Amino acid sequence: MRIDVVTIFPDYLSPLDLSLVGKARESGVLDLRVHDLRDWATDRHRTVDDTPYGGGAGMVMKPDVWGAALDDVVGSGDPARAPRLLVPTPSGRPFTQDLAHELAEEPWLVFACGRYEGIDARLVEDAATRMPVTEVSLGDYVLNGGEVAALVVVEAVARLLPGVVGNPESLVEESHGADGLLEYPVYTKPPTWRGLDVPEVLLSGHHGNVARWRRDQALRRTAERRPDLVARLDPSALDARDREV
Ligand SMILES: O=C(OCc1ccccc1)c1cn[nH]c1
Repeated sequence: MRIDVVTIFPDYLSPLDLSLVGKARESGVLDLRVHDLRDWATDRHRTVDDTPYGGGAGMVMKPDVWGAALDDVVGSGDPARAPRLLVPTPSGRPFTQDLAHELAEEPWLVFACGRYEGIDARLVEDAATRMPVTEVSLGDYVLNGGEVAALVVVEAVARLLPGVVGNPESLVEESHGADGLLEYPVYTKPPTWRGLDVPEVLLSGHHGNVARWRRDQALRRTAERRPDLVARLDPSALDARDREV
């Protein structure tokens, strides 16, 4: 997979040189390129923003600078080879594990990281004539720019790529995994720590009981912390025992 990120703060993306994503880049599984939007600014001050039409506080990012940058990054415009453009914004489509899996299937992603009050709306309108565009929201809060959101999406997607995570098994039993439940609590040595014991069942070696305990914990946690997820559970996925939890 190729990923391009266009931003006025390229250094914000340097954490992607580390760890799993860093290894994926070395191994060639991930081809990540970061571009400084100011390289496409035309004036001496390398201006990328201007005052908003209609008034209001803050500044808006210029469509012409962004357009020139995306034209260069995306290139010819052959629809068969067009990337999916991702624009992090509070007003976007909620980013979920399902969307992460959807994006992990794409051969090429391009992130447009907005700052200030955002990017002139015509950039997305124009780009959508040549490539699929998804405005994506990480949640109902406001960041100063899209870079941190891009880091989150890149990490969530890269870890799903074959060969990135050592043990693909570890991708299955996680929160918001296939069963739509939150993850159960995990423990490791020592068996007692500061007077706190690991639940007996986990030391029993009885795999059936362990699996049952874990499912009960996941159900209980989900009911306590995320009633919204319980509402969306597929009833047929719950057995009679589950309903007692
Ligand atoms: O703040 C965010 O993106 C940066 C951004 C982009 C455009 C205008 C303001 C801020 C964000 C919040 N949830 N998901 C994304």
